[in-house]
Order: sequence, then structure tokens, then C-alpha cells
Amino acid sequence: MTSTKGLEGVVATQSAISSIIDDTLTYVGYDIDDLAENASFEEVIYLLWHQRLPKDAELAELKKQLADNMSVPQEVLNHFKTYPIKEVHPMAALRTAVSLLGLYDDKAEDMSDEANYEKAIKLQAKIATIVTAFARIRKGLEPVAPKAGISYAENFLFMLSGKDPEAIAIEALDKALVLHADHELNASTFTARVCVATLSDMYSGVTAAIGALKGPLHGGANEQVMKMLMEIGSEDKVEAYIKEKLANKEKIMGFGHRVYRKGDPRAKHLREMSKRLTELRGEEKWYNMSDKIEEIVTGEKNLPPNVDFYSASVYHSLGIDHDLFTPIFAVSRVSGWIAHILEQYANNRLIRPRADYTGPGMQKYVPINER
Ligand SMILES: CC(=O)SCCNC(=O)CCNC(=O)[C@H](O)C(C)(C)COP(=O)(O)OP(=O)(O)OC[C@H]1O[C@@H](n2cnc3c(N)ncnc32)[C@H](O)[C@@H]1OP(=O)(O)O
Ligand SMILES: O=C([O-])CC(=O)C(=O)O
Repeated sequence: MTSTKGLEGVVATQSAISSIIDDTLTYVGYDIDDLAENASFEEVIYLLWHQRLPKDAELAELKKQLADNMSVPQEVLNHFKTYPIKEVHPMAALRTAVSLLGLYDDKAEDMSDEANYEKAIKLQAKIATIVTAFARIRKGLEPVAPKAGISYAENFLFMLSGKDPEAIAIEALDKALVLHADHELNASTFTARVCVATLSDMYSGVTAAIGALKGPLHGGANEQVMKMLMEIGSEDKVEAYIKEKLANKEKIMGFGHRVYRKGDPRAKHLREMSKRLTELRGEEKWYNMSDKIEEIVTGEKNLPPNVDFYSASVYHSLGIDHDLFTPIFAVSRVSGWIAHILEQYANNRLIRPRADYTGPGMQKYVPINER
């Protein structure tokens, strides 16, 4: 048996949800550039879950279902106040809250298609409330209830700040949610599929996926990008900082990708949004620094930026706490996880690869007093 480190190049399943071929990303055959320019996040959710774009009435129904299911059991919110550690990471809180949410759903163990679709709606709706409520509760603020009749992105920003968000902020978040929604067999989606392929429930699959997304080599990179920008501090310090990191063989967060070689097609949309937003805020330095980092890293290492790189300065410009960047990724990617979970259930087989054993040969047990 031979193994491939990190399963590189291994085709582990068939899927009709999203594809990456020659650096082009599509959701159900629609180019991500097309969707980023034209589709709302709710349309993308529908597309991923039904493998077609919704008609008017179908989109209205999905929006209503999401709005009707945004409230979260008070016990889940109260749980946020019980943590013994002060600085709980919001991804750890989210992972725990989603798991807890399953205990308040009497359909959690019901594996019928109807119950699974209900759970899909509940998870997608409530994840926005969980992230925003945690962000407020940890600051001693009361959670803000969702508003009816506004988009998912607008509701997220409203629940986070308690104020009506600006049009540009809604546009930026909606686009970011579209861009992050699905990405073939990335680590967190694979985790979700492995989990539910044992015929475990959807809450378990999403909880496992949140754990995988949290790491800095995956979704956690966006928070690390902002940490790096803050650490560098100004444009004139970029060159020395990045060159030293590269010389020390350290990774530059937000660069590189297992699948893309020439570049991540999503990065240019976030780059453009970062430029617009930072200019609007009078904080061009974050865009200018990012631009300079890109020039150096692509020049020295031929590594293009990934989706996490410019999303950092976008979210920062929206006034979002830096440790909420990855939870926002989860708010979007849960739509993709759910699509893959439903696809896995529909054509399931246990996922169980083999390992290429590298330990010692056969040994004989030695009693403890003879070792
Ligand atoms: C949503 C997402 O998950 S997108 C990815 C988010 N993650 C990041 O931005 C973290 C930084 N990037 C990375 O760590 C990697 O590029 C990954 C994890 C995304 C992809 O990793 P892999 O395909 O396993 O590539 P691997 O880590 O083996 O790197 C291959 C080579 O490129 C180098 N490299 C890869 N990414 C980077 C980087 N960001 N900075 C500097 N060098 C890098 C490695 O050091 C390695 O060099 P070597 O061959 O001289 O040892
Ligand atoms: O696909 C991957 O390996 C990482 C990922 O989730 C993305 O880029 O959106």
C-alpha cells in the first residue's frame, strides 16, 4: 500500500455540488465570477441544496424559512455566560453551541429527508444568531433579535451591531458569503462527509466541520492575516517583515492553496472590495499593505493569495472583531457543508481509507516487571 501525504491528488468521492477545474470554480456549473456579481447568498444556498437556481416564489419561501428559524433556545445563549475561561475563541464557542443546539431539536436523530431539510434550514438560520449573540454577550451586551423582511447578510450585521447597516456593508458581506459558500472537498467539508457517512446526524457533521475549519491552515487563516497586518503596522515595514518570514521558511497566511496553482478566482473580488471599503473608511493602509504583501509573495514564491487574504481587510473595514472572521466563514460554509451532507446521505457508503503502517514489526508482549 502506498500513501499520499495529506491525500494530495486523491479523488475521494463524486459530487455534483462544486468543481475546481483549471483554476475555475463553479457551483453547480455556475462560474463563481458570475455568482459573485449577480447572485445573493440566499440564491446560492438554494442552488447548493437543490442543484438549481430558485424561482421567485422558491427564493421568497427560503428567505421566510430562514427568517422564521433564526431564534436560538435561551439555554444555548445562557451557556455562553458559563464559560470558566474569559478569552474563549468564538470558533470554540460556535462548535460547542452547534453541538448544544442538537440537544434542543427533537428531530436531531430523525434521518428522514424531511427532517434533514428542516435541520438544514435551522442550522443555516441559527448559526448567524449564535455567532452574533456570542459576540455581544462576551462584551456584556444583550443579543439583538433578528428582523423580518431583510436579507441574511443584513440580518447578520444588524444582530451584530444592533444598528441598521450601511448598504455597502450589506453588499460586501453578501458577496463574501457567496464567495465562501462551497469549495469542493476542502478539509472541513471532507470532515463533515466522513462524520455523516457513519450515518451520524447533521448536528454532529456540522460540529465536526466547524472544528476542522477553525485551524489556521484552513478557515482560521483569515484571522491570522489580520494579525499579521496589525503586527506589520505600516506599508514601509512590509518588505522587511515578509522577506524575513520567507527567509525563515515561515508561512505567509492567506497565500497558497492545495488545489489552485495560478490563483484563487475569489481573491480578486475580495481585493476589489477591500480597496473600496478601505478607501471609504480612510484606512487605505490595510489595502496598500495587502497589495504590497501580494507583490512580494507572488514575486518571491510564486504563491498567489487565497480567499482568506483580502477577506481580512474587508471584514476589518466592516468594523468586525478579528476573531469573528473565521466564524463568518462558517456562517457561509455551513451552506456547503449541508449540501455535501445531504449528498452523502443520498448515496452513502462508509468512508474508511487505509494507513500505510510504518511502526515496528511484530513484537511479543513483555510483562511490566521485565521491561
Ligand atoms: C479557505 C482555505 O482553507 S484557503 C487556505 C488558507 N490557509 C492559509 O492561507 C495558510 C497558509 N497556506 C498554507 O499553509 C498552504 O499553502 C496550504 C495549507 C493552504 C496548502 O498547503 P499544501 O498544499 O499542503 O502545501 P504545503 O504546505 O505542502 O506547501 C508547499 C510548499 O509551498 C510553501 N508554501 C505553501 N504555502 C505557503 C505560504 N503561505 N507561505 C510561504 N510558503 C508557503 C511551503 O513552505 C512548501 O515549500 P517547500 O516545498 O519548500 O517545503
Ligand atoms: O479548498 C480548500 O482546500 C480550502 C477551502 O476551503 C477554500 O479554499 O475555500
